[in-house]
Amino acid sequence: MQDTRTPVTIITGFLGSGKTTLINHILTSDHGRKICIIENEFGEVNIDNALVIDTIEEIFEMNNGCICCNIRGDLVRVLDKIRKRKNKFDAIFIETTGLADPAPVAHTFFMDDGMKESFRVDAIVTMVDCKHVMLAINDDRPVGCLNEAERQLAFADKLILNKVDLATKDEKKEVLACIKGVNPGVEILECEYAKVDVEKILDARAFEFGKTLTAELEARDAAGSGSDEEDHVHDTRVSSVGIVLDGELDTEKFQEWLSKLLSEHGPDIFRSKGILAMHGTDEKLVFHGVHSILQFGSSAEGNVKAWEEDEPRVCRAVFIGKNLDREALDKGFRSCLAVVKPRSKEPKSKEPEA
Ligand SMILES: Nc1nc2c(ncn2[C@@H]2O[C@H](COP(=O)(O)OP(=O)(O)OP(=O)(O)O)[C@@H](O)[C@H]2O)c(=O)[nH]1
Repeated sequence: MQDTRTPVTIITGFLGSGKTTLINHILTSDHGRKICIIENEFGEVNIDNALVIDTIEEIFEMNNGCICCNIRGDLVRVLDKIRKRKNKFDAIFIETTGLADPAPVAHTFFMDDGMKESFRVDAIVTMVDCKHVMLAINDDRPVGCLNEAERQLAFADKLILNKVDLATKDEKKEVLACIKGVNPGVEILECEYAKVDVEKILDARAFEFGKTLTAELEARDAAGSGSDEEDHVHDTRVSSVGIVLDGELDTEKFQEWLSKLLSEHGPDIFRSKGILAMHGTDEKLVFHGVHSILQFGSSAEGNVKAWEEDEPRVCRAVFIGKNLDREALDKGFRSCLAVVKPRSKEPKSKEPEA
């Protein structure tokens, strides 16, 4: 009998590993399938929705929390909507946050008969940042906290070793040895900018139920509870600071502040990103920081939609990391606002002297 269930691919990977880059690569590839994307972003301010390429495919955003913890209910509601649609999708991709544990996300699809009849987990695809992943793997966690990066490696049915352009030979060797240790035998696709053969990811039929089930049951036993929130514990030192500022930034001041910030605090600021209005240009500026590596893009290069003519200029940025100093980040970002001189007013005509 033909399998009519919709295949679901869970895209996981630590902060900044290249998940959105992969989604954009898939959306712009010539695969002939009708794809739906479910986006879940970690951060007080949402940036990714603007960075996913605008195509006819449908995008559902889930931004009220982390998909592996407190918003699994939201995921079920989105899936329910999708299930009841007349126009079916050929494939669903879920982009989890960089701090998500993929196992509970996969298990959402085995919760009830309706789910099981409508969807089939096709694969957990893990993006790996070849340059930075070992920082996350080796990060000292308080006892009992998840090492998300390690779980993302362990549950991968397919693993995309991305950013090989940034890593040295030794760094790559260390990452490969680590992968071999936590997930021996997993298929590894090596690439830059997520440029993999999309056919190797679509309809891969690679999901292994047993691998994630055992891990989740172990986590539940350890937590001594059946509730979703208490199944696993994230490191509470890791948080996000979102900043939204009306107005435009001074390019020089901003670049100087951000470079200094990331060179001094790069180890603790895992990820930073933003979409900004810069004084003196009508283009939007996009910045991406992964630890201390910074990349810029702009609406002129098609990274994001340009400002509409009457759109108010707003700068949005998010910083994700360990022990973040909210006040200092806010003050520093604010100090980059461009000082716009008020237009000189027409001199008032003097009253004629009597
Ligand atoms: N040098 C280099 N940069 C890359 C590569 N792949 C992605 N990037 C850049 O890395 C940054 C982060 O990429 P994203 O695709 O946004 O990463 P992400 O995993 O979606 O990030 P989060 O959702 O914040 O966890 C962007 O500036 C990308 O252009 C690569 O292979 N090499």
